[in-house]
Amino acid sequence: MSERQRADTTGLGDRAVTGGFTGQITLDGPSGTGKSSVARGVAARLGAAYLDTGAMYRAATVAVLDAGVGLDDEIAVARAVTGARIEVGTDAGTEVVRVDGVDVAERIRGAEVTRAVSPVSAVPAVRRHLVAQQRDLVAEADAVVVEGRDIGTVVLPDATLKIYLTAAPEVRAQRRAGQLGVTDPDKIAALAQDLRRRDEYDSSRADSPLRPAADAVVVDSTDLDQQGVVARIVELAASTVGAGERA
Ligand SMILES: Nc1ncnc2c1ncn2[C@@H]1O[C@H](COP(=O)(O)OP(=O)(O)O)[C@@H](O)[C@H]1O
Ligand SMILES: Nc1ccn([C@H]2C[C@H](O)[C@@H](COP(=O)(O)OP(=O)(O)O)O2)c(=O)n1
Repeated sequence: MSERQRADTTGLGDRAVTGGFTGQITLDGPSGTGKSSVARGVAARLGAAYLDTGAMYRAATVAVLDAGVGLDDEIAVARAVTGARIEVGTDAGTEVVRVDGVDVAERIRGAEVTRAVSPVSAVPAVRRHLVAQQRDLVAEADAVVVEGRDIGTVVLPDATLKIYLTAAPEVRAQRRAGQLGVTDPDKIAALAQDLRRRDEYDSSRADSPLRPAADAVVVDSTDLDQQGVVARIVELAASTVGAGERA
């Protein structure tokens, strides 16, 4: 079985599809800000497709780990990724992540992949390969929400609406701990350190570093709950409907 219904973490259930939006919404930001859960919630509300580009970099990392190549050997890393068949679904309610036909939806969230994903995603040839695939997937949808690190800056620079999601680092670590069921304060401190290390790596790499696009709306979710963030983005999306015709 390589498809599973996602747990409904959007808090919206089957609630209203707000029709009328067509176009692309990009959602970038550091780890633990709520990108995945918020992007799925927005996609559900708008009846839009959803693409988790982080899942693609994580699936690529599985291919690299299974090829047994060193993470510092950029050529071998790129060869492992371009030689693998990476499939990621675009339905907000169903999670599909496969490498060469094998379901890796659970494995990509594990510590081994999380540790290795930043160096793999810093390799330019890996990025070129996955960005081309992301653009092809997005081109199939009339309305789509795409989340990652470089979506508004590199992948879809002409997107209809760009959001950059932030939250205080300690809040992000608490959220990640809650998600993983971690309560031990030492383990929460280790998670916080892990987030910091990955943010630094992702923000300082030469190719497509994590940063807000010049025309992104910055949404700070530190004091907003998940439904509040979804509502804010749906409101912003609604304000774009018909804007093209009015301009
Ligand atoms: N605004 C929010 N307030 C509280 N918890 C949130 C909020 N947004 C997301 N979460 C929770 O935080 C955790 C991490 O969210 P996730 O969407 O995986 O973040 P990211 O994709 O940015 O790493 C999840 O358990 C999610 O339900
Ligand atoms: N568009 C993207 C998406 C993710 N990445 C990289 C950088 C991230 O540390 C990893 C994993 O991304 P993911 O969104 O799954 O990470 P979190 O859920 O926020 O922890 O992939 C990227 O370089 N570009």
